[in-house]
Amino acid sequence: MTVVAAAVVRDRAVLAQQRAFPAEAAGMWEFPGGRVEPGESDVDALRRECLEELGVEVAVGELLGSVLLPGGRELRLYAASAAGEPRAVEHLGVRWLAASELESVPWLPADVEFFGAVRDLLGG
Ligand SMILES: Nc1nc2c([nH]c(=O)n2[C@H]2C[C@H](O)[C@@H](COP(=O)(O)OP(=O)(O)OP(=O)(O)O)O2)c(=O)[nH]1
Repeated sequence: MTVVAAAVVRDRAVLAQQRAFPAEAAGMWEFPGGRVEPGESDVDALRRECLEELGVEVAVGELLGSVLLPGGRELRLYAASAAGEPRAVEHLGVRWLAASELESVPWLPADVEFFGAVRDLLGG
């Protein structure tokens, strides 16, 4: 099973969202995204999840990397851009983080593996 996530970039900052649930992940930050449903492409799944979570359409770009999650699921991160102003629909909040601010919030542990690729995407 695959989980896809989007590094939504604007003005040299990436969008992070703060989880509301489950309890063990509440308050932690992540990239928008979720499970790829049967019959969906990664891009379809990301567009659906971003619309549900952020209320905006996204354009999905290159694959930035992938990591294995506990339990054997693969998490794939794609570059993306948003067509409007993202808002927290089902999360506690959203923030735009510059490269130097990435480590200022507590991320889901697997996401830290992507920091190098995200810094490159943000230009430092
Ligand atoms: N969306 C998202 N999930 C992540 C990230 N990092 C990370 O470890 N995960 C994990 C947390 C979850 O175990 C899984 C996907 O969770 P999710 O809650 O977004 O997925 P979902 O809504 O489609 O499905 P569900 O598993 O909650 O029913 O991937 C990330 O940056 N974004």
